[in-house]
Formats: sequence, C-alpha cells, structure tokens
Amino acid sequence: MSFRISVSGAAAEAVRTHVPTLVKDLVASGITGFDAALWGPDAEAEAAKRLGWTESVAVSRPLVEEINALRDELHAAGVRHIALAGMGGSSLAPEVITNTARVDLTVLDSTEPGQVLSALGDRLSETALVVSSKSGSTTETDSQRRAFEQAFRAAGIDPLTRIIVVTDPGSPLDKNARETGYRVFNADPNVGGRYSALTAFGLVPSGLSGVDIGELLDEAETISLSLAIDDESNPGLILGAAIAGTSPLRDKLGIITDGTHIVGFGDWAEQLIAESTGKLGKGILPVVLEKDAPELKDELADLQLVRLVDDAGDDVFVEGADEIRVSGTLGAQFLVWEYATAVAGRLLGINPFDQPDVESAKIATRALLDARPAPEPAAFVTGGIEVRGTPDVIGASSDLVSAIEVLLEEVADDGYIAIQAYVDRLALPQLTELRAILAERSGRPVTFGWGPRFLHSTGQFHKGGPAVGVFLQITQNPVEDLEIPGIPFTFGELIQAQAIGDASVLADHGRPVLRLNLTNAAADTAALFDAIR
Ligand SMILES: O=P(O)(O)OC[C@H]1O[C@H](O)[C@H](O)[C@@H](O)[C@@H]1O
Repeated sequence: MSFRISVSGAAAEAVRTHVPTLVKDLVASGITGFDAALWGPDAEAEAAKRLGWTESVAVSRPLVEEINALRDELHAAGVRHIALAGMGGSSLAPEVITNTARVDLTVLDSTEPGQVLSALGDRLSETALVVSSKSGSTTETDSQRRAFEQAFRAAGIDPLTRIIVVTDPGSPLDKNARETGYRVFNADPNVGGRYSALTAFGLVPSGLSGVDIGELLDEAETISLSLAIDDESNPGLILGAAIAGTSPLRDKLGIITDGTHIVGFGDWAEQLIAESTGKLGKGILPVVLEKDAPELKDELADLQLVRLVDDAGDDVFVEGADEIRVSGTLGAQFLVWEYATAVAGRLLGINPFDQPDVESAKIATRALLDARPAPEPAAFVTGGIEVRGTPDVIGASSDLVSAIEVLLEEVADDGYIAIQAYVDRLALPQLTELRAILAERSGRPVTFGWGPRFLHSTGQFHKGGPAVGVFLQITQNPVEDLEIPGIPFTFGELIQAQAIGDASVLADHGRPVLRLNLTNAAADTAALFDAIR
C-alpha cells in the first residue's frame, strides 16, 4: 500500500463530521477536475491557475528521460556533485527527496555569507549548479547564481557547461538564462511553488543528483486515483478533515517523524501547510517536533499531532492515541498532503494558493537596502550579544536573561514562539536545540526556522495567520562577508536587511520581537544557551 492513514480522538471526530460532506460536495473530483470555485469567489482567479499539480505525474513523466540523459552527459563531462540554489518551494522538495534516497545534494537556500562560501568551496571543479526559481525573481536565488557564475569563471570553468535553470516560462530568469545560453527546464506555470514537488522543481535537482525519479512518480501514481474519487476512503479528504476539521479547531499541527524512512518530511510539509493556510488571521501552524519533544508531555488542547510512521495499519478509525498516523512512500505522501492542504483550505475558508503577506518582508528588506539607514543602537549588550526588540519586550528588561523572561511572559495561552535564526546553519547547527529548551520553559509550541529560508515557508503564517506568535530572532556578524557580483550590497548586508525588515513587519503587526545579534557567533553561542536555559 503506497499510503495509509489512521485517526483517533479529535481527528477521528473531525473525519466523521466532515468527510461525508466533502464527498457529497464532490470536492475530490472537483480539485482533480480544476474546479476553481471550491474555495469561494475571492479565491477563484488564483485557483484557476494553481491546480496543475493534480496532474503533475503525467505532465512530468517525459522529463524523466530528459533529466537522466543530462545526468549522463554531466557525468561524462566530469560532474560528480550537484548543488541547488533555490528557496522555499524550489528547494524543500529536492531536499527531502535526496535525503530520503540518501543521495548527495548541496542545497543552498541561504544568504548567510559563511554558508554561501561553504557551498562555493565544496568540490567546485566537479560541481554543476541547478538554479531553481518559479517566479525567476527571487533575490536570494539570483544572488546565489551570481556568486556561482563568478566562482566558476574564476576557476576557469565555463558557467554555460555547469549551470542548469528551472523556472516558469517567460520569467525574468527564463529570459536571462535563454539569452545567456543556459540549459533551461520550464516548469508547469499552473502549479504554485509549494505544490511543485512532482514537477521539474522537485525532479531536476533530484534526478541529476542520482535519485530514481521515475520511481518517485510511480509512487505518486499509485495513489492518484484514490485521491480523485469522491469516496469516504479518499486519504486526501481524510487527512484534510483531520488536520483542519477538529472542533474546537486545534490550530497547531505537531509533525513527528517516528519510524518512517522519509528524512526531513516535516520541513517540506511545514511550507505547504503554513503558507497555504496562514492568512486572514486564520491557519494551521505546523510545528516540527522531535519524538521526545516537550510539547508531547503537556497534552496541549490546541495541538493536533500527526505522526509519520512505518505502517499506519489497515484501519482508518482506531482507538486510543488521539492523533493522526500516516505511512507510505514519499511520492504518495507528496500528493496526499497537497490534496489534504487544498481540502483544509476549503474547511478553513481561505485560499490555499496565495501568499498575500510574503511580499511585505521583501519590500521592507528592499527599502533598507536602498536607504541604508544607520544601524539601530542596541538596547543593551550582554557578553558579545547585542539585544534589540520591540518596546514591549525591551522596555521592561535590563539584560538578556530578563528580556527572554519578558518575551516568554508575552506568550498567550493559545500562543507560540518562533525562533528565527539568520545564521550559518552549518557552523551553528546546535541552535536547533533552543527549540526544546524554550518549549520546556514556556509550556507552549515552539517553531524553529533558519533565516532567510523560513521567510519562504512559515513566514506567511507569522504575519498572516492568527496573531498569537512571539518571535526570537537571532542574527550573527559574518565571519567573512562576500560580495554579490553586480549588486551594490554584500551577502552579509542582504541577510541583515532581511532579518531587520521581517522584524519590522512583525512589529507593525503588533507582535513582540526580541532580536539578538551574535557579534562573535562562535564565542557567543554558549552565553546564548546559558541565558535561554
Ligand atoms: O521559486 P521562487 O519563485 O523563487 O519562489 C520561492 C518562494 O518564494 C516566496 O517566498 C513564495 O512565498 C514561496 O511560495 C516560494 O516557494
């Protein structure tokens, strides 16, 4: 069986309540048949050009041969390593596909100079770069491409032989790449970024890295029919009802990987759910949890758990655990979760295909890079850590320890904490441990995102979803900064502007933000942990 699901407790109740209506309303066949009216009149225009993912398997099939042929060609030319420049929907699927297949792919979805330098320094002479961007105008991806082009040239390598572009037809990147002479794969423009796992965006980098992408499509194909039919056994309807139909709504979704062969699924699902549902003050907040996460001890009333297991069993309705369990192949999971998210959008009364609040952070960043204001002085400095933040947090504190206490006091009973770390994640992987520490201390769900990557994932929810988040932003002074060729600011300046810009938008939304800048990341990390513990 390519996909199994079981539900118990509140999720079972939600399935019993909503699935019969979803069947009666022909929602599954409607999604598959491009019925753009399913999400109400306000969503119709967007939905009309965003349902192509339901036929991704068939549309993508001819790509398999083309990608495999290019892989052989690159191999013959000495390429042994693939890197990917892309953000959000253009990198999260290849990341989980290659990790699950245990295939090497370097995903560069950061503007942190140290992380960019690491990617540039990693086997460049035998590397090919896939540049993926649906819109073809994402600043991070454009900057990464420029850095690689320059590095290839400096190493005496013609970028034309090493750069492959994936983008929508007619995008600025499409035009530029074709003029330059790069190999271009055009993706289906009727598929939004976060629904694009089974299109060229998921397949090109994964296939070039060595994943059997034909098998991935086969996996998805085995579940396609079950997802299209208006029947109470449809797993997309069941999962959609289970995650968005609980009453009262459990609007935090704890995603736990517990025995599944799939590696890193939570990060992909996080973007799909957060960006699709977090708007108009509503939404489901995905929270990627470890198996022993503190949130699991507390039985939080607003936290629905979904566990990715090895085998969810034959029966949909089971007794006991009060959770959702899913198992199955990665290809099937992609498609089921996409249907489930579209169903969730209908149940929540939102448009699951737009991202109305993502742009605000980009505009704030751009304004900072254009105006170059003098840096805001730190409210205080503890050790090497500069502390800034919104007045509600900073005004009532005198040092780092008290600022964190004040931030935690701001967390409402239905609230959450988001840690946003704009740092070199390769150098500071231990920062993820702050998540469990703050969850333990606050008794509330805590999310962790690497910046600027999360801006293209959970960023929409933070600004557009229920206004109950409090934000801990961590930045660092770069160990070594890096120019962006042809652009009047550096990677270090870009990531700082991204962090400050997003924090200002959160503050404008009335959200408490505590900003910590590590002036010497290696030395300050221990002090940071001490203060947060
Ligand atoms: O693929 P791109 O056009 O470069 O977009 C990358 C990401 O950008 C934005 O943040 C969107 O909100 C995401 O949905 C998208 O995945």
